[in-house]
Amino acid sequence: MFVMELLRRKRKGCDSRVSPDELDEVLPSAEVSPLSLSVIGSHLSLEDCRRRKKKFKENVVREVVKRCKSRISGIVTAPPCGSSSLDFSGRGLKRKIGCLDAATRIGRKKKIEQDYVVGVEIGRGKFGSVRMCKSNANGEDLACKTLRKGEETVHREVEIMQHLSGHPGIVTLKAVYEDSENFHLVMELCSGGRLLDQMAKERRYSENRAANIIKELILVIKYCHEMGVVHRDIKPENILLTASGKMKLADFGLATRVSNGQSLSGIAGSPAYVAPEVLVGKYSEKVDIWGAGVLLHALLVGTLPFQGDSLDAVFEAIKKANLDFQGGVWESISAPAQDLIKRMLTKDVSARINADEVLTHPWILFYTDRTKTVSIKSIKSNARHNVGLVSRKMAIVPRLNPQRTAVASCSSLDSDLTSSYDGATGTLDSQGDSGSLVDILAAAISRVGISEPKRSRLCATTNPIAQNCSSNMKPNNLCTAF
Ligand SMILES: Nc1ncnc2c1ncn2[C@@H]1O[C@H](COP(=O)(O)OP(=O)(O)OP(=O)(O)O)[C@@H](O)[C@H]1O
Repeated sequence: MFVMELLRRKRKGCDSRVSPDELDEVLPSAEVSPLSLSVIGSHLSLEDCRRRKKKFKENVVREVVKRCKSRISGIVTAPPCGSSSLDFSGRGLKRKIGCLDAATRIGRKKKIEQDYVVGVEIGRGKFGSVRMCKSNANGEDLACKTLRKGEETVHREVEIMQHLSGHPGIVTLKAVYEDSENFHLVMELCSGGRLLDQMAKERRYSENRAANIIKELILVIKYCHEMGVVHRDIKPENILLTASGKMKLADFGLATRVSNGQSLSGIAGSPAYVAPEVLVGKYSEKVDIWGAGVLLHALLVGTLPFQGDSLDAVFEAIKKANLDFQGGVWESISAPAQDLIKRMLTKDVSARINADEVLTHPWILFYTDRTKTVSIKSIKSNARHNVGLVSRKMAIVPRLNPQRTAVASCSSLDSDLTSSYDGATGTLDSQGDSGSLVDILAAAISRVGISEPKRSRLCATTNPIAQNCSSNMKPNNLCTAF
């Protein structure tokens, strides 16, 4: 089978090289452009042409290194979070890749041991280990990820981490050292462990906490996408926590660059979290939204949405993407939360919600942005609520409304939300079935008032997430990246 065959192949990068064309973008003002080279080429022998092209490339590389050396005094990092000058074509990344050698050269001059005391191992991955380390300069505790050189993915991980580091939701890269065999990435220490381990303890999260986690994660994913990077391995194993509980996205070992509108190919991800289009072989940055959707399901339900007795069975379940929100645990999960899961785990990629739409989804706004209001226009009469024809602004206040609790019925809300939610303005417009719209808000409000112990009693998880992996399939390999 195609997928299985690909899975057997060694994890291999295929797109981290800087092509002459990319170099052209790095230095558009270089003395001789490739265009002029090709024009000249028509009057020259092939050998002459090859020689000139080679010389041109050498000049370009020399120039890039020279410019970078003069520009940077330390590790190159991404522009500050929220920078409006993000380059969607991925050119920013190419520029930084051009600077990579100069940045690592700073580390190359010294050995890591001269600047840090490297201590005990705190984690291990496919390509190396992560150890505690302490700065000689200021005593700061940090983590050092050592990656064996050789695999292209390793070089790409270093490049991408340098490119993205600086965002508060991404593990900060402090320095890069290099010896003949390894890269040593000195990173901020996330001593709070992995989100996965917290999930194993907590079993199920309240909607409030889940919404806040998903919002944080989506903000980071959005930033990665704007920086021209797709993570491709979103899962709780790769979300680390600081001592103060702040979330940090880690492990860019499977991440790849993407330019606007470019489609990706190559099987990459972790089985339980992989999007259906990855299995077909052509995909985009929306795979990260799918992964976050699987995580949202796991947070609220305590189990993974797509399961099976074998990898093939899991993949079949993913390809079908059937979600059954009936009965059991779903009775304690609000309709807006179900709606968001459904939208994030939509098989049709063009219909799948994007990062901005997740961030403005009413469920996310309700739990994470209490200053926001939802505009409800022209709500028609609803017999149960006796709402009548009204036009008003309804503040989202996370406080229990006893009257609404009694009537919180949200069985048929999903389709109504589709037609009435205006992602652009962040308003809910009830031109369709307005009774259901009231139910949406009522249901959302009523959930907030139910205390956690009560909810747990109502819907105890039958299949808790395993301690070491977010998989609950017998051979515990659903979360191993491929
Ligand atoms: N900055 C950090 N602070 C604390 N612990 C870390 C840090 N980075 C990684 N770790 C620990 O090391 C483990 C392995 O690191 P990482 O996730 O980067 O590699 P990996 O995913 O196992 O590698 P790969 O997927 O490439 O095989 C993590 O699960 C985590 O427990």
